[in-house]
Amino acid sequence: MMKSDGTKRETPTLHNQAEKGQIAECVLMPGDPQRARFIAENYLADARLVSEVRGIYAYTGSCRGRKVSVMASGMGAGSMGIYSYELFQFYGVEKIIRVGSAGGLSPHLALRDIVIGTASSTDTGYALQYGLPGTLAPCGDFGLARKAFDYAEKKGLGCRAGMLFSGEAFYYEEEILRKWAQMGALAVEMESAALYMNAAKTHKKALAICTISDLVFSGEKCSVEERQNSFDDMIKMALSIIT
Ligand SMILES: O=P(O)(O)O[C@H]1O[C@H](CO)[C@@H](O)[C@H]1O
Ligand SMILES: O=c1cc[nH]c(=O)[nH]1
Repeated sequence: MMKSDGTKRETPTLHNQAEKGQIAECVLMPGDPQRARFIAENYLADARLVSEVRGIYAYTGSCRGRKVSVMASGMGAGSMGIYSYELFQFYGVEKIIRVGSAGGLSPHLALRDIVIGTASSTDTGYALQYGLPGTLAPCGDFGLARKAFDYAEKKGLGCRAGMLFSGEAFYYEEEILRKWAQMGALAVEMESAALYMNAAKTHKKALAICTISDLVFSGEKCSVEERQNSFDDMIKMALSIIT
């Protein structure tokens, strides 16, 4: 994109029509655009839609006097990769909290429990772009994770902190997910690894917190409507650690 004086500018981007100052330093990122709208309408004061390119809604408002944005990531590493990279690199965003849903792999989890992703293993090739001479370990920010865990303890929430498996696919053969469960993955989702890698690359902070929407090995699940419109404990937790 070119400014009127002919110099190059980075915002708006191909994927985000907001101007730089229209996005807050802290962003909540659900995968689902409808969840982004739900959060904006129910938790932010004076929320304004600042981008809707490709139906990926981004809103900016405030919470407890602090400017906060909420923007959907879409599904998968590629989609999260684009939006979070642009937020960190071009919009001056310092912290992104993924507020996602995930499938429970650990027998210690129940529906609607929250998992704080301190680490994120993946089968995606997202790290290949860095040409590293080894295997990168994508990690959530420790300070944010500690605040999130303290919040859960204070509120008495069902919550565990540990490894997520951030998959390329949604429909896995069960034996694959059993192997990840045996290696200690608490839950499966699809975006935390790309988010953590972009945070590492840009020296910013990120954390994925996920509500368990289904239990992979028993088949129990929350309804589509609940996945879209609820998960209030997780949203309050995310807002508490950035405001
Ligand atoms: O509910 P969200 O945040 O989209 O997260 C999970 O749900 C989607 C799959 O249904 C994937 O994006 C997965 O990571
Ligand atoms: O990626 C995901 C998200 C929720 N539930 C799953 O089983 N997988």
